[in-house]
Amino acid sequence: MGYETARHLTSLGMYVVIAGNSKEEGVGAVKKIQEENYEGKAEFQYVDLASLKSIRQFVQKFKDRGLPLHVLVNNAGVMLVPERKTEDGFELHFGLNYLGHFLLTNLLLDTLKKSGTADSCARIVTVSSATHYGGVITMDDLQGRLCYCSHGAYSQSKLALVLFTYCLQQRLTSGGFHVTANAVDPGMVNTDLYQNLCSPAQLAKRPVAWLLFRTPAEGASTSIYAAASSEMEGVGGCYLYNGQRTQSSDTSYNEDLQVKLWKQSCALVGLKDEGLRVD
Ligand SMILES: NC(=O)c1ccc[n+]([C@@H]2O[C@H](COP(=O)([O-])OP(=O)(O)OC[C@H]3O[C@@H](n4cnc5c(N)ncnc54)[C@H](O)[C@@H]3O)[C@@H](O)[C@H]2O)c1
Repeated sequence: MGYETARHLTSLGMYVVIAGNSKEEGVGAVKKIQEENYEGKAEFQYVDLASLKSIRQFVQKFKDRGLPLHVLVNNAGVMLVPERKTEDGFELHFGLNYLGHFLLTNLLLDTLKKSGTADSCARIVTVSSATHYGGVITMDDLQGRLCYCSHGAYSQSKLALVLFTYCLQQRLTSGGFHVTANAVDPGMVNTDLYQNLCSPAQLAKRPVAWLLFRTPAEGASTSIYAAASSEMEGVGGCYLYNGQRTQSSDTSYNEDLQVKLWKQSCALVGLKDEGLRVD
């Protein structure tokens, strides 16, 4: 879906930085996009979202170029990975899917704030999932140390992204910044995300996916809508599914939990909670 999102945004004339941890895939994606001769351009930059150091290096390199940033799409993700840790010692789903994007977004916020205007807000689009409806945030065991289950870890990371999006929008609004934050649910999409299903489930999935799952281009359409449509100008704090504002889980609206998770996330990634200073 990341490729389809980048391709579409380039076709709309944007300059797209594809950031990922596979140079081969990233450079291949850029090559395919350039062959289309779109109005916009694409380039690849390395970032490993499972490494706080790599995220900081990526952001520093980006900022050194003095480029504006009008759209940030938090799309990367892994699913159903057997228990594993990031290099910083976080459970992989929580560390990569959630904390990686939490840090990336916070480090890029000042650039987004400078790039948005009253007529054209900068936009943060975060890819969540319907699995967030079953997600549980266990504040005193965010890393699943007491009881690890890959389904639970994935759905927790996707719920955390929705809580983060709402908290972020609330802060952006109260600070008067021209930046919006929305979460999107792409539906069931036939992608490599399912590579960690066990073999019988892989076999069962194939015909079902072929018949019922969306294509990556269809799946990317809600991210693209949030990132570029005129209807979404100035609109934030939404959970979008099928291109429409949809109710997310009851837990995701718990403001007390949003704030607790935000503070705990700052502590885990080594950020002072000052990302939204008015300066
Ligand atoms: N496929 C679905 O049915 C579905 C449903 C709901 C939500 N999603 C979400 O959509 C998003 C895109 O997933 P997809 O379905 O296209 O799967 P995918 O496996 O094709 O894409 C995942 C992307 O994440 C990148 N990535 C993985 N680890 C990374 C790391 N350490 N650093 C940087 N990048 C990394 C990969 O390079 C890849 O481009 C994910 O956030 C996923 O959770 C997918």
